Amino acid sequence: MVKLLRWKFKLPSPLISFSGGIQSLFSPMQRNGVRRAHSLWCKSLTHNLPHHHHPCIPLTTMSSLEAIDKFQGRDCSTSNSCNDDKSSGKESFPWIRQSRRVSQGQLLHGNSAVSRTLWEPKHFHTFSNDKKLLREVPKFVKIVEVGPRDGLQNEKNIVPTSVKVELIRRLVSAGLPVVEATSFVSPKWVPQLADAKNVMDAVNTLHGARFPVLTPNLKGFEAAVAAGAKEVAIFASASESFSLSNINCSIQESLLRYRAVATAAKEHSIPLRGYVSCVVGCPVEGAVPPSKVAHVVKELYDMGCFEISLGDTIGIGTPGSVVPMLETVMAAVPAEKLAVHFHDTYGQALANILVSLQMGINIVDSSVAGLGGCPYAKGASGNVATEDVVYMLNGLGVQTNVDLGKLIAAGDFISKHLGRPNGSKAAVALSRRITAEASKI
Ligand SMILES: CC(C)(COP(=O)([O-])OP(=O)([O-])OC[C@H]1O[C@@H](n2cnc3c(N)ncnc32)[C@H](O)[C@@H]1OP(=O)([O-])[O-])[C@@H](O)C(=O)NCCC(=O)NCCSC(=O)C[C@@](C)(O)CC(=O)[O-]
Repeated sequence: MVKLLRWKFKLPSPLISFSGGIQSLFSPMQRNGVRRAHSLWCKSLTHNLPHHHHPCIPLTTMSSLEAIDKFQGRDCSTSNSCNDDKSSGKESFPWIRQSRRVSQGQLLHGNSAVSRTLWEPKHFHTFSNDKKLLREVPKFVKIVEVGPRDGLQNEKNIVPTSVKVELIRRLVSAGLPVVEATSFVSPKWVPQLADAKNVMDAVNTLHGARFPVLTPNLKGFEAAVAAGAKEVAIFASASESFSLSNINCSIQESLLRYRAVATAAKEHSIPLRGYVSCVVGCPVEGAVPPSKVAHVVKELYDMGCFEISLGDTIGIGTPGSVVPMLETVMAAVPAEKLAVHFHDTYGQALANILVSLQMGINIVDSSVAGLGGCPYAKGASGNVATEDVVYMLNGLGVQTNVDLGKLIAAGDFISKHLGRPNGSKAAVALSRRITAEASKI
């Protein structure tokens, strides 16, 4: 049954509408962002549907494309006829960033000053944060790089340990403060990460970043600690079906397991991160009600997770569904404890990140070169590319301390190894521009 669920897609169930009432719980700054984002959301829905008629859609007879259109609030008769300051003090434990030398040339293709000028924020027309529309965007965003774990767990071919370690080394040297290194999960379920211990042996010699690892149960936690992990993450789901297909147990059972991990983590003084997947949609159940997401997030928060990452596992969300989800979750857990984790299956990730930042989130998960996809969410594409996130944040004048040139080089390194083009649009465009500029010299 579980195996069947794992690969079988059903169609989305009703989109749950959320409105009003909780805005009084936000700070004035968040309130403005929430109000504006909420009214944008309402507008985007009412553009196609009466607001009171968020669809309770009978789905069983729809094609998946039609279902997605319904899910997004569009109504198409046929599937092909639509035209339609980071403040580290806020965390419950301190993490120390070592100062890093900004790279001096030799960033891409060994090119020098020409290339360097192209991606530095000062060379773009940047919005300043005093512009009304972008007032709520934070001054600093912490990027959590998940490429070596979320990115590589779904690769067809096993990536050699040495390549994984070199990727992690490059990501650290690009200035990423957190690089999720691997998972201590069953190698029968995720053979791509069976070398977790060896990865950690090498990673433990690197400095300048934190290297959390995923642990699905006490067995994984113990193995992670024995391998020298200094931070772990647990991963629950807001969707019952996805929980079953991903970790082979119900949400409730998973919370029991995670309570045991949380207790052990506390005993070892190991910081515990939490994930909730399927925060807007599930590959099996369709739309996931924000209240279910908020419930699981609150459970993880109460267990002692210092940060909880909200995963749009199949990348189906738009600002129209992300905003009401965030409103509900932020009524249960403070915004500064939340991270967003968007897959880019429908090209919505940057829009979703922007609206999340405007609502007070300042932690973003992403994956170099847009690597990734969950083995138990068939069809889900990679995470939003870290290069694209950094490019957008540079354009917004938001600080990340990430060197985009070195990051692109890291993305090119792993893409070359995997034998496919870099999945980041910014990386591809900047590399082209650099080549063109260089050829004029
Ligand atoms: C959770 C389990 C372990 C349950 O797996 P299970 O088969 O139900 O576990 P079990 O307790 O019945 O044990 C079965 C076998 O697994 C072993 N085992 C048991 N635990 C471990 C462990 N920690 N490490 C290594 N081995 C383990 C255990 O010892 C036993 O070995 P056997 O006796 O058959 O030789 C399994 O389902 C599993 O490993 N799942 C991993 C799923 C996974 O990694 N999915 C991808 C994560 S991505 C995600 O969740 C989304 C996220 C976070 O990225 C956010 C987003 O994108 O939205």
